[in-house]
Amino acid sequence: MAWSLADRAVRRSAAAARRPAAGRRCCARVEAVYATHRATVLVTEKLGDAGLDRLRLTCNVETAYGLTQEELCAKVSLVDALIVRSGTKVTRAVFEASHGRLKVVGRAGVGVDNVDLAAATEAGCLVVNAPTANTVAAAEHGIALLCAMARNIPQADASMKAGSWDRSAYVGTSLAGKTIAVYGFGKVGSEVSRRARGLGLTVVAYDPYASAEKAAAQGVQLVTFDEALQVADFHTLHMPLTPGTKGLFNDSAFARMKRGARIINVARGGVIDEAALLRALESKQVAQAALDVFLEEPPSFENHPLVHRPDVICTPHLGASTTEAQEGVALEVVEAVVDALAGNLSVNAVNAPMVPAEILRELQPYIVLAEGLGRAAVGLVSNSTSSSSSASSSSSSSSSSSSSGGAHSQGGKGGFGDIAITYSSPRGDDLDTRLLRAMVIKGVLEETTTSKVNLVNADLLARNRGLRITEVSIRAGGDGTSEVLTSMSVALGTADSKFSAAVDRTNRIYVEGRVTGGAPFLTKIGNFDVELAVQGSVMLTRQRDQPGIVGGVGMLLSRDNVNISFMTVSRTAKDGEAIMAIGIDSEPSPATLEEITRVKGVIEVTIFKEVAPPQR
Ligand SMILES: NC(=O)c1ccc[n+]([C@@H]2O[C@H](COP(=O)([O-])OP(=O)(O)OC[C@H]3O[C@@H](n4cnc5c(N)ncnc54)[C@H](O)[C@@H]3O)[C@@H](O)[C@H]2O)c1
Ligand SMILES: O=C(O)[C@H](O)COP(=O)(O)O
Repeated sequence: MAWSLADRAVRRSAAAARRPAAGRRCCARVEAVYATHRATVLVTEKLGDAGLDRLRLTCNVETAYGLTQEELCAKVSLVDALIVRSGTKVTRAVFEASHGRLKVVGRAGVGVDNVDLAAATEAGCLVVNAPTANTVAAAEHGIALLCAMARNIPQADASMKAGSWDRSAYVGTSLAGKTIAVYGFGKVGSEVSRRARGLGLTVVAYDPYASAEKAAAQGVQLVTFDEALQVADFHTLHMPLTPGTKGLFNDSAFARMKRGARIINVARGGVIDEAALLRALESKQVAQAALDVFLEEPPSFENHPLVHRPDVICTPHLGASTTEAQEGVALEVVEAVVDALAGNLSVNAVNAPMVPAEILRELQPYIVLAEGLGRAAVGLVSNSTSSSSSASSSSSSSSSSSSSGGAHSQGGKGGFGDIAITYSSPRGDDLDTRLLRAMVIKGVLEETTTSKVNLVNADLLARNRGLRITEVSIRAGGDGTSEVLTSMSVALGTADSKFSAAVDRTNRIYVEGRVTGGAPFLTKIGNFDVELAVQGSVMLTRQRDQPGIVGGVGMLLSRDNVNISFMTVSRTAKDGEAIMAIGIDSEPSPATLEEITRVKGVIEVTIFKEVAPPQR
């Protein structure tokens, strides 16, 4: 049965947390039964010795590097677990070829882009990773590239090896007294910032989802995307590759940088539009680039336009490649794999179900609602790639938000540090909120970070990001047994929103929802009542409550071939303001969005993408 192993792991770890000491001894006996079967683990990429030694204590270990897909598929039905780095593609074909024997895939590193998570889940295979042990190595590599690029070290070294002693060709640029912009103030970004300050650089960071307090504690100021582009001499990228960050560094971003800026990428290749970088280097708008990651890895060496340029220095995805980091990730992933093979859920489980299947069935709509509210709230945070526009003629805004004007929102400074969750339930204080809270955290974090949230690690991950979670349970009417929640709300403290109507009177991004007829709905955004199924993409407009707007907006969407699945309008008071929610099957073009802001009466518009979590 799908999920059998993972389900067992969740049940056991939840049970272990509740069990008194005597009970835990009983659990140890159960695990001993598991241990009588010595699992076989296939390691397909070089793993630190400490990890391999630890693995050999309890498992049969086979190492086989550089396997083709066919070779991997041939071996996988003979193993219980597989350990990989980013070089092994664990595709659906691999899971199918395992015929159900493969129980765990361990990724010795952060990114799981090379593992087909949906196929793993369908095959009942747990995926675990090692999210923390290579952070410092990646940060050090970023700093190494910064210094090497500024002082032309690789070029000078190559020239000496070719027999020349050319001192004038490699005059560098100083770091001290300059400004560096860190994009993505997460685990790696904050370590880079710490080190950059030590080098005498002023550090600013752009991260709409980071805690401003956490940044300030490190002497780093959070700024808008535009400010970061404009003030910095060096730009260093540390955000995950998401639909929101894909191609973020494009022609427009490079054009807004200081002439002669320098850029470093140790995050993921797709964050930079490589063709745009080439144009920026050719025009000398960007003086130099240092790249550890590429759109395609390995890149095609024959004709890759960036790799051969003297103003670009490259490393083959070496961010995590230090002896210490590899020992660290090896131990981190092996602990998680061994734990998973013993039936336990580790904090590093990537695709673990948040709850066992039978409980999931009962709570399904409520947990979809909780995750959906988290995703909705974070989806309303202003970021540089927000599809949102404000009408320049806008005069009446009831909100105090700092939503940016113009067709291309530049994003706010970000910096939310508080998540306030309110549950209205017939169970009042007796409502066990752990699962719902974890689902909200999942909704907030998984869209924007490399973190994979499970029931065991949710609170820890939130704490590590500097998020304060407050919960209030209000007793609502009902018999206290059947209905779990009457309604629930999530508020993000002090975040800038891309849609000013989403900000409530206390300056928080506010969303509220409830389950009706077994389906989760968003019922309030900011101070406006809405009725939105928690699924699909929605275009939101705020407008004056006057005739002609529905027709005008609908006509522009139809001209752009955007199919409308539903439309609702809600207003605060007659002749006041209203919010219109339009279900859309595809996204309108930026030009259409811009035109919509010019429809008489429209104040602002935004796209609210895929609120619903993917199907589990
Ligand atoms: N080159 C390597 O070998 C190597 C090693 C480790 C990590 N990485 C990569 O480095 C990146 C950072 O890893 P991490 O562990 O610090 O992740 P993290 O999740 O701890 O931090 C990512 C940060 O990016 C921020 N972010 C998300 N969307 C953003 C946006 N649109 N604009 C600005 N900031 C945004 C998030 O809020 C978060 O603070 C990831 O892409 C990861 O895959 C590469
Ligand atoms: O995702 C990661 O952890 C890094 O990109 C490192 O990948 P690697 O383990 O293949 O070096």
